[in-house]
Amino acid sequence: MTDTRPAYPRFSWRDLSLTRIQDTFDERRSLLALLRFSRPRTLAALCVTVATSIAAAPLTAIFASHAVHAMTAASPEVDLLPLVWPVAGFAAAMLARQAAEVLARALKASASRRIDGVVRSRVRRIALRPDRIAHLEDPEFHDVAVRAGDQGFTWRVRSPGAAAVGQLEITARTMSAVAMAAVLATRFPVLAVVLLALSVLIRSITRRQWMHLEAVKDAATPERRKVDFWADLAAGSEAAKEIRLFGLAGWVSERRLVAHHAWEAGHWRTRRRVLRSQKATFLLAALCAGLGLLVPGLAAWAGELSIAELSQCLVAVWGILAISVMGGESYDIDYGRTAVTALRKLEDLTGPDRHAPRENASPGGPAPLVRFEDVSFRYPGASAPVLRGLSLTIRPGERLAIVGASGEGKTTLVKLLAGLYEPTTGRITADGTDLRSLDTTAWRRGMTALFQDFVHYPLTARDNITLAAPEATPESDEKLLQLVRAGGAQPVLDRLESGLDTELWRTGTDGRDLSGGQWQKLAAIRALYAVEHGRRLVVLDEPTAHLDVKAEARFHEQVIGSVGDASIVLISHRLSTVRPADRIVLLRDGRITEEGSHDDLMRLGGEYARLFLLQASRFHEPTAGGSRTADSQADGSGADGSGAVDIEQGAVAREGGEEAR
Ligand SMILES: Nc1ncnc2c1ncn2[C@@H]1O[C@H](COP(=O)(O)OP(=O)(O)OP(=O)(O)O)[C@@H](O)[C@H]1O
Repeated sequence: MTDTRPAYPRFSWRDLSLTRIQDTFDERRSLLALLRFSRPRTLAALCVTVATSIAAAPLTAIFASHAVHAMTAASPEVDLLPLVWPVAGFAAAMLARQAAEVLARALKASASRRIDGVVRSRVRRIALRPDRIAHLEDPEFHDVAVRAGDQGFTWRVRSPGAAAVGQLEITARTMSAVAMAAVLATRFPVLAVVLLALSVLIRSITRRQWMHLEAVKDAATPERRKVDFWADLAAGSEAAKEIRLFGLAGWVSERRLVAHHAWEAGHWRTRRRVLRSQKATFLLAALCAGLGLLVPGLAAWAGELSIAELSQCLVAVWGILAISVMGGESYDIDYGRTAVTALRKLEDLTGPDRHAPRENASPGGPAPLVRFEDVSFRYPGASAPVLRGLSLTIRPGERLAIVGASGEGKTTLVKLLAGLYEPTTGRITADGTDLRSLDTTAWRRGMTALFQDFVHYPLTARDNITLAAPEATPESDEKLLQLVRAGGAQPVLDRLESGLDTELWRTGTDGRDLSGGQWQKLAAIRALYAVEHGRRLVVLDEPTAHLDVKAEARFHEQVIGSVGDASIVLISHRLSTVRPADRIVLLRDGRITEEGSHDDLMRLGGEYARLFLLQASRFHEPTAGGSRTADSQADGSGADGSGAVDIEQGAVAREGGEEAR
């Protein structure tokens, strides 16, 4: 296995090249630019506090010198008044510095939170921006999105906001070190330059070493996503039932721990290596401190420097050396730098906004004539195509059913129809126009879909219905209830204390949840509501999977019968659901292999008929004289009278039968 961890940093003269310095400078500038997202008042106050602490640093040194001078000159007999102003000045400078730092802490926290909010909403906007959804299935997109918008995963919050204020802090510290160097330079110019240069060097080496550790962590972002996955699974409600039922609690915790160890494995090795290589910087720091004490000390010893001047020099030395100490802000900066780069990369990955001029598919018009013309489709990164040269027509107002075994590509076909992906080759047209050149928003306004995994929104029953047509003006309760009755969902509403206004949110204060079948009935009303508001192409993907036998039997009359002249694309494994369709198509090996009405296909005696009869045979009751079909086998009804037979069972039975042959 190749090691993908970043190499340990070594000194290279290229690091001192003008281009490298310029790049670093640009990065830092872009971090400071993030400060514009904070509130103007906060930013102004932050600038004042920063300026105060920069100015207070050299003033402390100067007043210290004057105070010492006044103290050494003063005696009980002489006037003590000259002592007052330098001591007061020193105290004021110290106080101003302390106050500025305390105030800055609160302002930085506020600015940082605000910047993070802006960055995170930008990440969300970028994720939602593309018309298609392929980017959301790209692991690189997820890693980059985590880096761009997430909070740091450590003992302190590390985020773009923290980086921006960290950069401000380090800029202020550098300026105050330069100011201190200017004070020292009045007596020891060479020492001032040497100390400043060495302090910056120490900081830079230490920073590189620790930042390497951050780079190692960053390279392990995919491992970190695994940790998050297991942690969410353990704490979330989605898998709660299965975890308890299968007794997986310990196993899930263990998986999380294993993932955590895998994520952290490289960190500890790197951390030890960094600590070992700190010896050189420690020696360099000791050399700086020695020089800073010795040079002015020896000058004072030789009588070239008064005690007052010595104290000024020592305070200045202390101020310069402070820049060599690496604080948490360096981590913040590095993390934020990565976040800013990631944000730019996100923009590149998702591409520009699609504002291309398109022809309009107006909502509310007649149902379109849709054609799949020799369409092939392969998911990004997948080795084999799902659809291979599929041709299919969806006629206006038609009830078209698509059947096929699991994984044959039925849902994929619908995703292409909704423009969530583009065909790899071939094209899909609506009334003769390629979907690619239609305005995606307008096209989607003309259709609605009830997906297999439709979302249970934590909203009221009313909102769960009406969000299918967000542009519509709110309907009166009476009209909504009419739809509910027409779609057969009245019994669902009857059980809700506040009817349409009941919050369907298990974890909400007064909320409650619905069963799978109840949700499905409500979602069917959502589809009817969309039709009421101009959608003329309705996709129903396994709409009866959770319904009881009676509800399933009524589905056609109640839901499909209520959509008027809209076209319906119905996908189901349950042949009783698809049987009344105008046309049934069988999807196999990426193309349509059979099509016709149920009767046509039964007469054809092909794959559909074979599947159908094999499925129906599972509902025979063995009798003394052979087997008895619960309902007529030829008309394909199931044992329960609903005809609820499952194409998957048929497929399994067929495979079993073929093997036996
Ligand atoms: N986002 C995706 N990325 C890669 N492959 C995918 C993705 N979604 C589906 N597939 C693959 O595409 C194939 C077709 O999936 P699809 O969901 O369209 O099948 P289906 O016929 O609707 O199946 P089912 O009847 O089980 O719902 C499957 O092999 C599946 O693994």
